[in-house]
Amino acid sequence: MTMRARALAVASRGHIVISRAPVGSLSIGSRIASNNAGQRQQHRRPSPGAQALDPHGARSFSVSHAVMAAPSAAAAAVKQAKKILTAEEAKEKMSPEEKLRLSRVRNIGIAAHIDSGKTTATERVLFYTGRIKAIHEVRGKDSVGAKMDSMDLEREKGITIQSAATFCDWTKNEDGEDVKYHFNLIDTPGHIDFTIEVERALRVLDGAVMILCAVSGVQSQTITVHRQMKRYDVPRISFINKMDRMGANPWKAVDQINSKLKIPAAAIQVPIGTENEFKGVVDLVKMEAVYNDGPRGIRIKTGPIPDELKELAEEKRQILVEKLADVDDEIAEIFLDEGDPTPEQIKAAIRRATTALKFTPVMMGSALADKMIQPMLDAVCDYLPNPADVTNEALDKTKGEKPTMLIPYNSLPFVGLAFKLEENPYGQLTYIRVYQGMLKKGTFLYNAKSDKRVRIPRIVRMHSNEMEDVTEVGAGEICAVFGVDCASGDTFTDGGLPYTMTTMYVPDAVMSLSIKPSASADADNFSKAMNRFQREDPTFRLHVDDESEETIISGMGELHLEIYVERLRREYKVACTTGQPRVSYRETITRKAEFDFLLKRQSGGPGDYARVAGWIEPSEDPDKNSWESRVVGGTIPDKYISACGKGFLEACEKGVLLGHRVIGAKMVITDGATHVTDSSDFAFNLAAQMAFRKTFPEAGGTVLEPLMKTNLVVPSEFQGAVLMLLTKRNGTINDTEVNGDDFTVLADCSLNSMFGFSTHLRAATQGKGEFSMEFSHYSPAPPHLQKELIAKYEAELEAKRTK
Ligand SMILES: Nc1nc2c(ncn2[C@@H]2O[C@H](COP(=O)(O)OP(=O)(O)OP(=O)(O)O)[C@@H](O)[C@H]2O)c(=O)[nH]1
Repeated sequence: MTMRARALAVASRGHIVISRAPVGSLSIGSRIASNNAGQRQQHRRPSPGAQALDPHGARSFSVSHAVMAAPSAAAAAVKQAKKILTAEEAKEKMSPEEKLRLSRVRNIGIAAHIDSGKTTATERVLFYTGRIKAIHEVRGKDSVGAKMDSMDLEREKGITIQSAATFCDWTKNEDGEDVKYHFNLIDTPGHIDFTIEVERALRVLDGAVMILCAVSGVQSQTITVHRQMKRYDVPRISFINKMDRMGANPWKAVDQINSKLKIPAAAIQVPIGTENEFKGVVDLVKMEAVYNDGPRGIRIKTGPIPDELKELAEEKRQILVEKLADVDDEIAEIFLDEGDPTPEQIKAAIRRATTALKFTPVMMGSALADKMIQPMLDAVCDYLPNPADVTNEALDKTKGEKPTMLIPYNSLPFVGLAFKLEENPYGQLTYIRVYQGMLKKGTFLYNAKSDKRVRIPRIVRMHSNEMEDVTEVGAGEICAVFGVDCASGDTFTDGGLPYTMTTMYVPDAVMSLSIKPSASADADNFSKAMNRFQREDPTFRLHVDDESEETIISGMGELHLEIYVERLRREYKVACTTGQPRVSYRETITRKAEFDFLLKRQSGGPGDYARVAGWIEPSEDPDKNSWESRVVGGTIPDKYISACGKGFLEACEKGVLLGHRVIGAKMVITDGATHVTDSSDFAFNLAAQMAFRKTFPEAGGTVLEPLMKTNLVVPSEFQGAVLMLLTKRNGTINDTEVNGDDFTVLADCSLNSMFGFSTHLRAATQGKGEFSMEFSHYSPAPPHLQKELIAKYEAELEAKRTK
């Protein structure tokens, strides 16, 4: 469609022009509320001290509803009677100071593919905002390491393992005036093994900077963080880093954001030179050249657009405006009138479209060469939402978990989410995002999950591994507290609100390892460490195998588990003996099989008697197990039916073939029988377990193995070698690409075939190849592997029996 046709199409939606007038008076936040919530038009928030709101009392924020669906008189009366405030009214009640405070706060994260330069960019942010006095590089020659990589392990390995929070103030010039913004910033790891860190950061942040490499463009982890940003509705600006690198091509990256991530994106800058000639950018909003000047590029200098770039800048500005017209009605109308939007209109449209998750503006620079970080900070202020712009909801426990809007208003009752736990020398540190109300030192809060009241003895603002004590923190901010016993994901309220917040998505573990302290004297420290790691990291799991009695840890990959073993050694002085890393297989059934099972045991006293009949079959959701009762005539009394279901689910925890978890199975119970004295919950639970285990082979029991989305980047000359490596591992190659001197392959490989891959890749590419893996899905393991695994498992069981 041509631009004009598109503009006409927008105009033909007719009433938009009419509807915008009244909506113009709404804050961007209200618009976002409507956009974010999609069809959830009834946003409500609790009035101070009051419980939940009447559904009829809330005002709709959707653009068309603001005009057409004025609240009925009856609804207005209900609202009056209950003194209910709508979200908008609550915002109206905010004092001008509070509104101003929030408009100057940005809670942002930096997320990207591994090694894109997140930590390097954050280091510049801290330097330019005056938080640190000198810049230290990741893996730099001075051996100091970047501020945000504060763990020794991070500095040694040059990777980020834990997300690190900091805060800083950025002073921005607005119409000749200096305006100070407060940033709460989280630098997240890029490696997929630490993905939970990205997940929990995005859960609580209002906006993000997505960094891309100018040479590699959109990479596998960029796609992962994109999915995560979508999951939590996080608006983003994009920053193409490494413009100084050979083969840098920002236009390809912009195209890939559009085509691979499917978010409308356009550059808002044009580079002045590339690779080692990269000097600065042309700002397409203001149409001026921007350069860094002074030591470490500390100053920003503007000037006229170089002659040779004038045409390109015009062309790219046109593309920017066209993209905006596709997602923003105001710019579309200007097009309809064949007008040229002003810089202010473009800027406002970028903000509207970005915060409404319809667009991402793309900037470019080089963190390592100290170029164009300051314009990125200005863009954070200009285009990313402040806490009042974002819709956050809690679930009202007294109303069937009905979503209830939270407002970052200091005088509302407190609601906050503990999103991350961390142990440090002073005790357990809990990171909290304050969604509503104020957090004050010495006050009591209520943990909505454990139902416990806790005192807040100490509040700090974190600056990587350093902290600053504060006495209170306002709504919409992020801070950390000491001395609070809770788990990651717990909701805190002031006790008056029956709210809980949804927690984050926790991916399944794909790899496990048996582990034990080498010296038995270390057992105490070992279990202390294990408790802590589990509390801090929901993707790190531990269980004791009841047959082998081994402690098994499981997690997101080899590196994830390796890091914990290393942390045990360094932080707890516990050396450990570990087994071979093992794949977390799954077991499933592939067809329906019937059962009629009688448990009848007599051992002196009262016996066990239970008969269960029915069938097992693959469940609708291949990741979940379910059960159903179709028992008629009370052949199994109600009180024993749930024991059957429980028994089935317990049996699924340990499959028949390998002892791994069963997924995708369903049990339907149709009939049974009881005995007057010998039937019990226990007997029916056991009977269902035994029936399932007995029927499993007949139902086509199969071993599933994790398939991993594997991304390899190697210098082009190793293309052949790397393809051979993948073929040997039966990898399915999905895509290949040449980016400058780099060759990229995307393949599906079974996790089992990838053990030791990094060593082989290193050898095949003279250490120049990189790869990352991410769990994709479970798929049936090849028959020979299934046979081998089952034989091994049976031999282990046999050995145990004869021991
Ligand atoms: N040429 C060039 N190299 C850069 C630039 N920014 C970062 N690097 C280098 O890229 C490597 C990775 O940088 P980091 O800042 O650790 O990247 P990261 O995204 O934080 O890494 P993870 O957190 O481990 O995913 C380091 O060697 C940096 O020096 C840049 O603008 N240009």
